[in-house]
Amino acid sequence: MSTASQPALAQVLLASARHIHEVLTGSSLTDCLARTPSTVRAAAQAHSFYTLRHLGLAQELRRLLVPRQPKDPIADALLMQALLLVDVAVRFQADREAFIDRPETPIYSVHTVVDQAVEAAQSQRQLRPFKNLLNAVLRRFIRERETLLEQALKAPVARWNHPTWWVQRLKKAYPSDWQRILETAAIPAPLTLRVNQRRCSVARLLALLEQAQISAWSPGHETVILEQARPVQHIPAFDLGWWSVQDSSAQIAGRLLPVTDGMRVLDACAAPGGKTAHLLERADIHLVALDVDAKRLERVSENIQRLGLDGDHVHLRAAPAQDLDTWWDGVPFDAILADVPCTAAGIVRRHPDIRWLRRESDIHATSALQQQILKALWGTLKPEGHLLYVTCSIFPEEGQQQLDQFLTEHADAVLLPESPLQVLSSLETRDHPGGDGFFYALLQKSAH
Ligand SMILES: C[S@@+](CC[C@H](N)C(=O)[O-])C[C@H]1O[C@@H](n2cnc3c(N)ncnc32)[C@H](O)[C@@H]1O
Repeated sequence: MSTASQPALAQVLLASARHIHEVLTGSSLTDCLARTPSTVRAAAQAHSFYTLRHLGLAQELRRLLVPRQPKDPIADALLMQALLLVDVAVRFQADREAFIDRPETPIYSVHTVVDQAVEAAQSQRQLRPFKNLLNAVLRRFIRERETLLEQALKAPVARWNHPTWWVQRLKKAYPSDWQRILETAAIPAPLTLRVNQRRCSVARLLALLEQAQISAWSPGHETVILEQARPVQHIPAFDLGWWSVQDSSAQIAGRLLPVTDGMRVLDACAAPGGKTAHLLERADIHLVALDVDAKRLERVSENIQRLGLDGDHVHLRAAPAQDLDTWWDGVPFDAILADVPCTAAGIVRRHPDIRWLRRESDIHATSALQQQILKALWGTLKPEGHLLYVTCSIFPEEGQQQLDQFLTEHADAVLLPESPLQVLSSLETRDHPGGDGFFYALLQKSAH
């Protein structure tokens, strides 16, 4: 039964099945959610996150149970999602305590899942022909669950819930860490904030959160981590610009690039402006914020306005960073942040759709673009100036290999020892911020 605030599970299953189908055909989950009616959006998001984190297992189970994939892709996605929910329901019955710290897991009774999945199929004309199949397959899964799981988990895609090519690449790049990396990817990331030090302090924000009965802690710097994620509008002082949402590893950028008052700084791939704002919070700089995507650049403008960081000292430009003729006035920069486009393989905890959206060939395409951007930007940097090269990837082609090639080709580039280089995604504890996977190289141009 649905209420004004709680839609019926059948509707949620349908909305989420559409998301899964759309992600598998190339749409980002963020875009799918923007098209989802607000009445089901939050619940469907939770289901889609869970399903995408376990999609490899769902695909393999469906393949074992129904070797001929259902012709309708929404029916297929509905079935895969229901298989995962039945599995959760059975595990929950057996061991409730195992789910105490897993508020993100959608838990229903087995009966409810089967009933509502069938109801979802019944509610749509094109899905009705699959109603009986859905019912029969789910019931067979309940009967043979253990054997089917054992069989399915032999496939790497099901065991690790990433495409097989992805698993193989990580094995090769990180022979002793690849399992931990993939295990971390399965655990939802917390909501992490960066305090806007121009408006607030960490202590003040923590006190405000405590008053609002929101559990949070700071692992240091300007970082505050919430025990439980929640919509930003439900966290105090968002409109006052006291804080921004930003992963702890992403917060390294604003601290690492040396910027001081009066410097001329370029943020070459700025949108939506998380790191732009951090730089502006740290010093009174003259900043050019560039991004190829004019629409995304509007988000930079909104963000810096909310944080009270806008003004004549910030210039937004929509242009491709590598085409200097289209945007550069010839005046060199003291510091450059090059947070270049990448596969985003390091942020799969926050964006479980990324692993299913990427193709192996994307690594080659993005690394070629990164190289072009980096080379072009180097020419706009003053002697003795700093350039911070950043990607949110863990594929070496976008990080260490890119850096090695750049250093080979640029005798005037020096890698500074404070560069963290490859940061792997890690879990947060009270004294460790954890965070996403990033690559950071801080370069300085020699004086002559
Ligand atoms: C990793 S995101 C940047 C995130 C941003 N620095 C932040 O912290 O919020 C990469 C950005 O590069 C932009 N981009 C892609 N190709 C570009 C190009 N050739 N020149 C400039 N920007 C580009 C994308 O539109 C995207 O906004």
